Amino acid sequence: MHDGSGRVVVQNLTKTFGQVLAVQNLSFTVEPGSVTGFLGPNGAGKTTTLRMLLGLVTPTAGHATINGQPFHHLGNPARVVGAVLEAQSFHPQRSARNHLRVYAAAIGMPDQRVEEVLHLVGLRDAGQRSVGGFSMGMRQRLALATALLGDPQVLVLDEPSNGLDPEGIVWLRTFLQGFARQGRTVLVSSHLLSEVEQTVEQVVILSRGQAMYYGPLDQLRKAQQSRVIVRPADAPQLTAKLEEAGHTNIEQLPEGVLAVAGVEPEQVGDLALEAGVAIYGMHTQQADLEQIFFQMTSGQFSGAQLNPASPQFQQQFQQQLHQQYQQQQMQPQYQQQPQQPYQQPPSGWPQPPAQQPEQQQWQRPQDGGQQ
Ligand SMILES: Nc1ncnc2c1ncn2[C@@H]1O[C@H](COP(=O)(O)OP(=O)(O)OP(=O)(O)O)[C@@H](O)[C@H]1O
Repeated sequence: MHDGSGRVVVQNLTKTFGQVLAVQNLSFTVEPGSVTGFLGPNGAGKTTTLRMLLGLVTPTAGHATINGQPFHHLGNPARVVGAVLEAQSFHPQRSARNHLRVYAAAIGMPDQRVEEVLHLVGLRDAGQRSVGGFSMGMRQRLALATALLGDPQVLVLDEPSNGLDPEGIVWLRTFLQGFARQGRTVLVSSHLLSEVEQTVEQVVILSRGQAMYYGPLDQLRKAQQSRVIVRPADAPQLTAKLEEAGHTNIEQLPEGVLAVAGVEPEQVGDLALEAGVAIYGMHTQQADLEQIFFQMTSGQFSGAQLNPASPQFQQQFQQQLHQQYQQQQMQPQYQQQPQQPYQQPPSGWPQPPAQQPEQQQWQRPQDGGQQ
Protein backbone atom coordinates (compact mmCIF):
# COMPACT_ATOMS: atom_id res chain seq x y z
CA MET A 1 0.00 0.00 0.00
CA HIS A 2 1.03 3.59 -0.48
CA ASP A 3 2.33 5.69 2.41
CA GLY A 4 -0.27 8.48 2.16
CA SER A 5 2.46 11.11 2.27
CA GLY A 6 1.40 12.93 -0.89
CA ARG A 7 5.07 12.98 -1.90
CA VAL A 8 6.12 12.58 -5.51
CA VAL A 9 9.63 11.23 -5.96
CA VAL A 10 11.48 11.08 -9.26
CA GLN A 11 14.75 9.23 -8.96
CA ASN A 12 17.42 8.90 -11.62
CA LEU A 13 14.75 8.82 -14.28
CA THR A 14 15.97 8.35 -17.84
CA LYS A 15 14.04 7.88 -21.07
CA THR A 16 15.37 7.41 -24.55
CA PHE A 17 13.25 7.24 -27.70
CA GLY A 18 15.58 5.64 -30.23
CA GLN A 19 18.40 8.16 -30.56
CA VAL A 20 16.56 10.85 -28.60
CA LEU A 21 17.57 11.18 -24.98
CA ALA A 22 14.36 12.79 -23.71
CA VAL A 23 15.06 12.61 -19.96
CA GLN A 24 18.48 12.13 -18.42
CA ASN A 25 19.05 10.86 -14.92
CA LEU A 26 16.44 13.20 -13.49
CA SER A 27 15.82 13.36 -9.74
CA PHE A 28 13.57 15.61 -7.69
CA THR A 29 10.95 15.39 -4.95
CA VAL A 30 7.63 17.22 -4.83
CA GLU A 31 6.33 17.78 -1.33
CA PRO A 32 2.70 18.35 -0.37
CA GLY A 33 1.51 21.74 0.84
CA SER A 34 2.77 23.90 -2.00
CA VAL A 35 2.51 24.21 -5.75
CA THR A 36 5.58 23.04 -7.63
CA GLY A 37 6.27 24.31 -11.14
CA PHE A 38 7.83 21.89 -13.60
CA LEU A 39 9.41 24.24 -16.08
CA GLY A 40 11.36 23.97 -19.28
CA PRO A 41 11.24 25.01 -22.92
CA ASN A 42 9.50 22.94 -25.57
CA GLY A 43 11.07 19.52 -25.85
CA ALA A 44 12.81 19.72 -22.46
CA GLY A 45 11.25 16.44 -21.38
CA LYS A 46 8.42 17.63 -19.13
CA THR A 47 5.61 15.61 -20.68
CA THR A 48 7.77 12.50 -20.94
CA THR A 49 8.61 12.78 -17.24
CA LEU A 50 4.97 13.25 -16.28
CA ARG A 51 3.96 10.32 -18.46
CA MET A 52 6.57 8.14 -16.74
CA LEU A 53 5.27 9.31 -13.36
CA LEU A 54 1.74 8.32 -14.39
CA GLY A 55 2.74 4.94 -15.75
CA LEU A 56 2.03 5.84 -19.38
CA VAL A 57 5.63 5.51 -20.53
CA THR A 58 8.11 2.93 -19.27
CA PRO A 59 11.36 4.50 -18.06
CA THR A 60 14.60 3.39 -19.64
CA ALA A 61 16.15 3.66 -16.17
CA GLY A 62 15.25 4.99 -12.75
CA HIS A 63 11.82 5.21 -11.21
CA ALA A 64 9.07 7.55 -10.11
CA THR A 65 6.74 7.09 -7.17
CA ILE A 66 3.64 8.73 -5.76
CA ASN A 67 3.02 8.13 -2.07
CA GLY A 68 6.00 5.82 -2.09
CA GLN A 69 4.64 3.56 -4.83
CA PRO A 70 4.94 3.38 -8.59
CA PHE A 71 1.68 4.46 -10.24
CA HIS A 72 0.73 0.89 -11.14
CA HIS A 73 0.88 -0.18 -7.49
CA LEU A 74 -1.46 2.49 -6.21
CA GLY A 75 -4.58 0.37 -6.10
CA ASN A 76 -7.29 2.84 -7.14
CA PRO A 77 -4.93 5.48 -8.57
CA ALA A 78 -7.69 8.01 -9.36
CA ARG A 79 -8.26 8.31 -5.60
CA VAL A 80 -4.59 9.23 -5.10
CA VAL A 81 -3.57 11.23 -8.15
CA GLY A 82 -5.57 13.33 -10.59
CA ALA A 83 -3.86 14.21 -13.85
CA VAL A 84 -4.51 16.36 -16.87
CA LEU A 85 -1.85 15.64 -19.45
CA GLU A 86 -3.08 17.31 -22.61
CA ALA A 87 -6.25 18.78 -23.99
CA GLN A 88 -8.48 15.79 -23.61
CA SER A 89 -10.91 14.54 -26.16
CA PHE A 90 -14.51 14.56 -25.04
CA HIS A 91 -17.54 13.15 -26.79
CA PRO A 92 -18.89 16.33 -28.43
CA GLN A 93 -22.56 15.42 -28.02
CA ARG A 94 -22.27 14.44 -24.39
CA SER A 95 -22.96 17.00 -21.68
CA ALA A 96 -20.23 17.89 -19.20
CA ARG A 97 -22.29 16.36 -16.41
CA ASN A 98 -22.76 13.07 -18.26
CA HIS A 99 -19.09 12.94 -19.19
CA LEU A 100 -18.20 13.25 -15.51
CA ARG A 101 -20.80 10.68 -14.48
CA VAL A 102 -19.21 8.08 -16.78
CA TYR A 103 -15.79 8.68 -15.24
CA ALA A 104 -17.18 8.83 -11.70
CA ALA A 105 -18.81 5.43 -12.17
CA ALA A 106 -15.54 4.02 -13.53
CA ILE A 107 -13.67 4.92 -10.34
CA GLY A 108 -16.49 4.15 -7.95
CA MET A 109 -17.48 7.70 -7.05
CA PRO A 110 -21.13 8.72 -6.52
CA ASP A 111 -22.97 11.15 -8.82
CA GLN A 112 -22.91 13.67 -5.98
CA ARG A 113 -19.19 14.04 -6.56
CA VAL A 114 -19.94 15.13 -10.15
CA GLU A 115 -21.94 18.08 -8.84
CA GLU A 116 -19.13 18.95 -6.45
CA VAL A 117 -16.42 19.02 -9.11
CA LEU A 118 -18.62 20.97 -11.54
CA HIS A 119 -18.97 23.54 -8.79
CA LEU A 120 -15.25 23.44 -7.95
CA VAL A 121 -14.19 24.26 -11.52
CA GLY A 122 -16.92 26.84 -12.10
CA LEU A 123 -18.89 24.78 -14.63
CA ARG A 124 -22.05 24.22 -12.62
CA ASP A 125 -24.18 26.36 -14.92
CA ALA A 126 -22.72 24.70 -18.01
CA GLY A 127 -23.16 21.14 -16.76
CA GLN A 128 -26.07 20.42 -19.13
CA ARG A 129 -24.37 21.83 -22.20
CA SER A 130 -22.79 19.60 -24.84
CA VAL A 131 -19.03 19.59 -24.62
CA GLY A 132 -18.83 20.12 -28.40
CA GLY A 133 -19.81 23.74 -27.82
CA PHE A 134 -17.26 24.33 -25.08
CA SER A 135 -14.44 26.82 -25.47
CA MET A 136 -10.83 25.68 -24.97
CA GLY A 137 -10.86 27.17 -21.50
CA MET A 138 -14.06 25.33 -20.58
CA ARG A 139 -12.54 22.08 -21.84
CA GLN A 140 -9.53 22.70 -19.61
CA ARG A 141 -11.87 23.17 -16.67
CA LEU A 142 -13.73 19.99 -17.54
CA ALA A 143 -10.45 18.07 -17.78
CA LEU A 144 -9.53 19.41 -14.36
CA ALA A 145 -12.96 18.42 -13.03
CA THR A 146 -12.37 14.89 -14.33
CA ALA A 147 -9.00 14.77 -12.55
CA LEU A 148 -10.65 15.92 -9.33
CA LEU A 149 -13.41 13.30 -9.35
CA GLY A 150 -11.52 10.89 -7.11
CA ASP A 151 -10.79 13.66 -4.57
CA PRO A 152 -7.08 12.97 -5.11
CA GLN A 153 -4.28 13.91 -2.80
CA VAL A 154 -1.96 14.73 -5.71
CA LEU A 155 -2.66 16.80 -8.83
CA VAL A 156 -0.43 16.59 -11.90
CA LEU A 157 -1.23 19.09 -14.64
CA ASP A 158 0.61 19.49 -17.95
CA GLU A 159 0.40 23.09 -19.22
CA PRO A 160 -3.01 23.72 -17.62
CA SER A 161 -3.07 27.43 -18.53
CA ASN A 162 -3.26 26.67 -22.26
CA GLY A 163 -6.50 28.11 -23.60
CA LEU A 164 -7.41 29.94 -20.42
CA ASP A 165 -8.17 33.65 -20.61
CA PRO A 166 -6.60 35.97 -18.02
CA GLU A 167 -9.57 35.54 -15.71
CA GLY A 168 -9.29 31.76 -16.06
CA ILE A 169 -5.58 31.91 -15.25
CA VAL A 170 -6.25 33.86 -12.06
CA TRP A 171 -9.01 31.41 -11.17
CA LEU A 172 -6.69 28.43 -11.75
CA ARG A 173 -3.96 30.04 -9.65
CA THR A 174 -6.34 30.59 -6.74
CA PHE A 175 -7.72 27.08 -7.08
CA LEU A 176 -4.30 25.37 -7.14
CA GLN A 177 -2.99 27.39 -4.23
CA GLY A 178 -6.10 26.58 -2.21
CA PHE A 179 -5.75 22.90 -3.11
CA ALA A 180 -2.11 22.90 -1.95
CA ARG A 181 -3.00 24.73 1.25
CA GLN A 182 -5.17 21.77 2.19
CA GLY A 183 -1.91 19.84 2.48
CA ARG A 184 -2.17 18.33 -1.00
CA THR A 185 0.46 18.12 -3.69
CA VAL A 186 0.39 20.04 -6.97
CA LEU A 187 2.86 19.57 -9.80
CA VAL A 188 2.15 21.83 -12.75
CA SER A 189 4.22 22.05 -15.92
CA SER A 190 4.74 25.08 -18.11
CA HIS A 191 7.21 26.27 -20.69
CA LEU A 192 6.81 29.83 -19.41
CA LEU A 193 8.03 30.81 -15.99
CA SER A 194 6.04 34.05 -16.20
CA GLU A 195 2.86 32.03 -16.61
CA VAL A 196 3.25 30.23 -13.29
CA GLU A 197 5.50 32.62 -11.42
CA GLN A 198 2.71 33.84 -9.19
CA THR A 199 1.30 30.37 -8.63
CA VAL A 200 4.28 28.24 -7.67
CA GLU A 201 6.54 28.25 -4.62
CA GLN A 202 8.91 25.49 -5.70
CA VAL A 203 10.33 24.93 -9.15
CA VAL A 204 12.07 22.18 -11.05
CA ILE A 205 13.72 23.71 -14.11
CA LEU A 206 14.42 21.29 -16.90
CA SER A 207 16.63 21.72 -19.94
CA ARG A 208 17.30 18.95 -22.44
CA GLY A 209 15.99 16.34 -20.05
CA GLN A 210 18.15 17.44 -17.12
CA ALA A 211 17.36 19.36 -13.96
CA MET A 212 19.07 22.75 -14.02
CA TYR A 213 17.56 23.95 -10.77
CA TYR A 214 15.34 22.41 -8.17
CA GLY A 215 14.25 24.37 -5.12
CA PRO A 216 12.32 27.39 -3.90
CA LEU A 217 11.46 30.07 -6.42
CA ASP A 218 12.47 32.62 -3.81
CA GLN A 219 16.04 31.43 -4.00
CA LEU A 220 16.04 32.16 -7.72
CA ARG A 221 14.57 35.57 -7.05
CA LYS A 222 17.44 36.33 -4.69
CA ALA A 223 19.83 35.65 -7.54
CA GLN A 224 18.44 38.65 -9.36
CA GLN A 225 21.15 41.21 -9.49
CA SER A 226 21.81 44.51 -11.06
CA ARG A 227 24.87 46.50 -11.95
CA VAL A 228 25.55 50.00 -13.07
CA ILE A 229 26.83 50.44 -16.60
CA VAL A 230 28.73 53.70 -16.83
CA ARG A 231 30.55 55.42 -19.69
CA PRO A 232 33.06 57.80 -18.11
CA ALA A 233 35.44 60.20 -19.83
CA ASP A 234 38.32 58.55 -17.96
CA ALA A 235 37.70 54.90 -17.07
CA PRO A 236 40.98 54.27 -15.16
CA GLN A 237 40.45 57.34 -13.01
CA LEU A 238 36.86 56.44 -12.17
CA THR A 239 37.92 52.83 -11.51
CA ALA A 240 40.52 54.02 -9.02
CA LYS A 241 37.98 56.27 -7.32
CA LEU A 242 35.39 53.50 -7.10
CA GLU A 243 37.96 51.06 -5.70
CA GLU A 244 39.09 53.63 -3.17
CA ALA A 245 35.46 53.83 -2.01
CA GLY A 246 35.33 50.03 -1.65
CA HIS A 247 33.46 49.23 -4.88
CA THR A 248 35.81 46.63 -6.28
CA ASN A 249 33.40 44.52 -8.34
CA ILE A 250 34.14 46.35 -11.56
CA GLU A 251 34.30 44.91 -15.03
CA GLN A 252 35.99 46.73 -17.89
CA LEU A 253 33.75 46.61 -20.93
CA PRO A 254 34.75 47.69 -24.45
CA GLU A 255 35.12 51.36 -25.33
CA GLY A 256 36.01 52.43 -21.80
CA VAL A 257 32.67 51.41 -20.32
CA LEU A 258 32.58 50.05 -16.77
CA ALA A 259 30.09 47.63 -15.23
CA VAL A 260 29.96 48.09 -11.47
CA ALA A 261 28.09 45.60 -9.28
CA GLY A 262 26.79 46.25 -5.78
CA VAL A 263 26.47 50.00 -6.16
CA GLU A 264 23.72 52.54 -6.79
CA PRO A 265 23.94 54.85 -9.83
CA GLU A 266 23.83 57.88 -7.51
CA GLN A 267 26.97 56.66 -5.73
CA VAL A 268 28.77 56.24 -9.05
CA GLY A 269 27.65 59.73 -10.10
CA ASP A 270 28.81 61.30 -6.82
CA LEU A 271 32.18 59.56 -6.92
CA ALA A 272 32.67 60.58 -10.55
CA LEU A 273 31.93 64.17 -9.58
CA GLU A 274 34.41 63.99 -6.70
CA ALA A 275 37.03 62.58 -9.05
CA GLY A 276 36.28 65.24 -11.65
CA VAL A 277 35.42 62.60 -14.26
CA ALA A 278 32.68 63.44 -16.76
CA ILE A 279 29.98 60.82 -17.30
CA TYR A 280 28.63 60.36 -20.81
CA GLY A 281 26.04 57.75 -20.03
CA MET A 282 24.85 55.54 -17.22
CA HIS A 283 22.10 53.02 -16.67
CA THR A 284 21.23 50.07 -14.45
CA GLN A 285 21.34 46.65 -15.99
CA GLN A 286 18.99 44.24 -14.25
CA ALA A 287 18.20 40.59 -14.72
CA ASP A 288 14.73 39.41 -13.87
CA LEU A 289 13.49 35.94 -13.11
CA GLU A 290 12.49 35.21 -16.70
CA GLN A 291 15.99 36.04 -17.91
CA ILE A 292 17.52 33.72 -15.34
CA PHE A 293 15.14 31.03 -16.57
CA PHE A 294 16.14 31.59 -20.20
CA GLN A 295 19.76 31.53 -19.20
CA MET A 296 19.36 28.24 -17.35
CA THR A 297 17.48 26.57 -20.16
CA SER A 298 19.56 27.78 -23.07
CA GLY A 299 21.69 24.64 -22.82
CA GLN A 300 24.95 26.44 -22.35
CA PHE A 301 25.66 24.98 -18.94
CA SER A 302 26.03 21.51 -20.39
CA GLY A 303 23.57 20.00 -17.99
CA ALA A 304 25.23 20.81 -14.68
CA GLN A 305 22.78 21.53 -11.92
CA LEU A 306 23.62 25.00 -10.72
CA ASN A 307 22.69 26.76 -7.56
CA PRO A 308 22.00 30.43 -8.38
CA ALA A 309 23.96 31.38 -5.28
CA SER A 310 27.00 29.39 -6.44
CA PRO A 311 30.14 31.13 -7.75
CA GLN A 312 29.84 29.25 -11.09
CA PHE A 313 26.32 30.51 -11.63
CA GLN A 314 27.30 34.05 -10.68
CA GLN A 315 30.36 33.90 -12.93
CA GLN A 316 28.42 32.58 -15.91
CA PHE A 317 25.70 35.07 -15.22
CA GLN A 318 28.20 37.92 -15.34
CA GLN A 319 29.57 36.54 -18.62
CA GLN A 320 26.07 36.53 -20.01
CA LEU A 321 25.55 40.15 -18.99
CA HIS A 322 28.88 40.98 -20.62
CA GLN A 323 27.92 39.28 -23.87
CA GLN A 324 24.59 41.01 -23.82
CA TYR A 325 26.25 44.35 -23.37
CA GLN A 326 28.56 43.68 -26.31
CA GLN A 327 25.60 42.69 -28.47
CA GLN A 328 23.86 45.91 -27.57
CA GLN A 329 26.99 47.83 -28.51
CA MET A 330 26.92 46.30 -31.96
CA GLN A 331 23.37 47.40 -32.67
CA PRO A 332 23.41 50.33 -35.11
CA GLN A 333 20.70 52.15 -33.21
CA TYR A 334 23.06 52.54 -30.29
CA GLN A 335 26.17 53.25 -32.28
CA GLN A 336 24.65 56.13 -34.17
CA GLN A 337 24.46 58.37 -31.12
CA PRO A 338 26.93 56.99 -28.64
CA GLN A 339 27.95 60.30 -27.15
CA GLN A 340 24.57 61.50 -26.00
CA PRO A 341 24.56 61.68 -22.24
CA TYR A 342 22.37 59.22 -20.35
CA GLN A 343 21.17 57.49 -23.45
CA GLN A 344 19.74 54.10 -22.59
CA PRO A 345 21.02 51.31 -24.76
CA PRO A 346 18.18 49.49 -26.41
CA SER A 347 16.68 47.03 -24.04
CA GLY A 348 16.26 43.44 -25.03
CA TRP A 349 17.59 40.37 -23.36
CA PRO A 350 18.57 37.07 -24.80
CA GLN A 351 15.48 35.46 -26.23
CA PRO A 352 14.39 31.94 -25.43
CA PRO A 353 16.49 29.41 -27.28
CA ALA A 354 15.21 28.50 -30.68
CA GLN A 355 13.72 25.07 -30.98
CA GLN A 356 16.20 22.42 -31.82
CA PRO A 357 15.83 21.16 -35.36
CA GLU A 358 14.75 17.69 -34.36
CA GLN A 359 12.04 19.15 -32.15
CA GLN A 360 10.70 21.19 -35.01
CA GLN A 361 10.51 18.16 -37.22
CA TRP A 362 9.15 15.72 -34.72
CA GLN A 363 5.41 15.32 -34.40
CA ARG A 364 4.08 13.57 -31.36
CA PRO A 365 2.44 10.34 -32.54
CA GLN A 366 -1.24 10.26 -31.63
CA ASP A 367 -1.06 6.68 -30.59
CA GLY A 368 1.53 4.02 -30.33
CA GLY A 369 4.57 6.28 -30.16
CA GLN A 370 7.84 4.59 -29.31
CA GLN A 371 7.60 3.86 -25.66
N1 LIG B 1 6.91 9.08 -28.29
C1 LIG B 1 8.02 9.71 -28.66
N2 LIG B 1 8.80 9.25 -29.66
C2 LIG B 1 9.94 9.88 -30.03
N3 LIG B 1 10.41 11.00 -29.42
C3 LIG B 1 9.70 11.51 -28.42
C4 LIG B 1 8.47 10.91 -27.98
N4 LIG B 1 7.98 11.66 -26.95
C5 LIG B 1 8.86 12.66 -26.76
N5 LIG B 1 9.89 12.59 -27.64
C6 LIG B 1 11.06 13.50 -27.69
O1 LIG B 1 11.52 13.65 -26.37
C7 LIG B 1 11.92 14.99 -26.11
C8 LIG B 1 11.14 15.54 -24.95
O2 LIG B 1 9.78 15.72 -25.35
P1 LIG B 1 8.64 16.15 -24.30
O3 LIG B 1 7.34 16.15 -25.05
O4 LIG B 1 8.75 15.31 -23.10
O5 LIG B 1 9.09 17.63 -23.95
P2 LIG B 1 8.25 18.78 -23.26
O6 LIG B 1 9.18 19.47 -22.34
O7 LIG B 1 6.99 18.25 -22.68
O8 LIG B 1 7.92 19.72 -24.50
P3 LIG B 1 6.57 20.53 -24.85
O9 LIG B 1 6.54 21.72 -23.91
O10 LIG B 1 6.79 20.91 -26.27
O11 LIG B 1 5.41 19.59 -24.65
C9 LIG B 1 11.71 15.75 -27.40
O12 LIG B 1 12.94 15.79 -28.11
C10 LIG B 1 10.71 14.91 -28.15
O13 LIG B 1 10.92 15.06 -29.53
